[in-house]
Amino acid sequence: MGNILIVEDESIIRSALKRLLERNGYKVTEAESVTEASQNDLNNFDLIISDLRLPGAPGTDLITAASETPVLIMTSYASMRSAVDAMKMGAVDYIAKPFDHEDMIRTVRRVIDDHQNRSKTEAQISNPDALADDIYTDESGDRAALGDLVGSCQPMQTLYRRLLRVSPADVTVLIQGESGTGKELAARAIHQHSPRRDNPLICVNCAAIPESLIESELFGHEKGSFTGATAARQGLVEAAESGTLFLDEIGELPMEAQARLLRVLQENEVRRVGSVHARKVDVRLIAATHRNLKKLVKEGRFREDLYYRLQVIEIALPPLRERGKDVLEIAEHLVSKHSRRLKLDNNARLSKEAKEVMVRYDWPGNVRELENAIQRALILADTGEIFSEDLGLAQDDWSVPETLASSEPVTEPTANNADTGSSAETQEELSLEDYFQHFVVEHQDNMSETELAQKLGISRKCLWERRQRLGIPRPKKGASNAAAAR
Ligand SMILES: Nc1ncnc2c1ncn2[C@@H]1O[C@H](COP(=O)(O)OP(=O)(O)OP(=O)(O)O)[C@@H](O)[C@H]1O
Repeated sequence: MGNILIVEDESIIRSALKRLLERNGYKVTEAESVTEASQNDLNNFDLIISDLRLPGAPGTDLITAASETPVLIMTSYASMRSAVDAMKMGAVDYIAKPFDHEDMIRTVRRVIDDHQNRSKTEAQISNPDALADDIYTDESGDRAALGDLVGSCQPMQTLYRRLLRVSPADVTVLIQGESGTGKELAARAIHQHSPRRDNPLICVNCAAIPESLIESELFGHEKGSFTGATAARQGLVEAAESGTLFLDEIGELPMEAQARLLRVLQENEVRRVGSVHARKVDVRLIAATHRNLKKLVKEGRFREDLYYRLQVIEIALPPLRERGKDVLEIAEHLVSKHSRRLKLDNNARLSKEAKEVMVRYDWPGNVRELENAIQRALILADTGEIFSEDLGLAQDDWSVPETLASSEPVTEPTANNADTGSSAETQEELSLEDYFQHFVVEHQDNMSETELAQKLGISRKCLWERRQRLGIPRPKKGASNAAAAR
């Protein structure tokens, strides 16, 4: 069932732990110090459980000595800080002494299972031939797609292979990438290629749910647990039973909800708001963020233990500006997709000039921005041929290509924008952004996010997206709580 090395200098604790593990079917080897432990081949164990403070070298020295085997650190309550430091050094987890027997067995089981799953996944990832057939490639071999993800540049091909390899292993995945790069599509592709594909995929944008409601939305609530809770309700975690839960913008999850989510990951249990009972759940979590979670951990805004649980496998989506000619491949795909949806029969197509501008443009809003630009252009381009001004791109973000500088005025972006009122539009957009910025900064301390969004006449998600774009983060908890409670 598992081969465990215990490293502990206090013989009473060591033999008690040995008995406990053996009763649960594990094979145990003992050592009193790092030196004694190192006489074994450390990578032959499935797990090493070590005290932090030992005579001689500290238990954390085993982390580097045993490169392949997870190390679980035991520490007293008084030295929790060093336990967190041990996690930073690469310990798989820590457990406080004196430990509860059930807690210890649960942790051991989880760490060994996670490690075996991870090794299986990494073996698949390093096998270049496996699963590549699932990537759709056209006859010429230069267009590729996975699920709804389109694009054939090298970073996307690598991404497809990685997505296919992590799909079958039942491990947590953390998807990172700027807003609009396709994180949700990537999560869908993982679900579709996993054994859970016939069960639900529940997608939740943590930034779009008001802070005061997020716990009950995710974890459910019992009748009467708060004003307005007139009946018991299942949360989205339970709704994803046997399937996958995709939590987008996980960096926005409030601290209390982070604690409940940790329980789901650690114990496979969910406790509804207002309930004393926990319910078992079987859910695979895929999380996504455009933020640097490590930085949020440092700032005390994201739980370190949750961060470690989430990043079992990390996948990064490249920004659109780093995908070369893929921008045109995706644009053409979007032109036909939206022409069909809008029932256009004008043979909509991108002009050569629009294509050149699109390749040079920076796409700060990534594929979402591209999709909006194409939809706008399809409606404005009445002859069917799409020119750059139909796309409505912000001038600052694209340079005029040399080849265009000498072409006809109609194909010259600068001339067009100056003459057709686009610069007036940009002006208007700027002053709207000014207004938005002033309004938010002035009222955010005494209004909740929902109130702010209502006053501005936009959705909470849109408010959140603009905050990201303009660099006005949500105020710290105290202020927003006061507002939410009003
Ligand atoms: N490679 C791609 N091919 C085709 N369409 C794409 C691709 N990537 C993204 N899209 C489209 O772009 C839009 C944004 O994608 P998605 O919602 O998956 O991004 P995201 O990274 O989750 O964004 P956010 O972080 O803002 O929620 C969607 O309409 C999606 O269908």
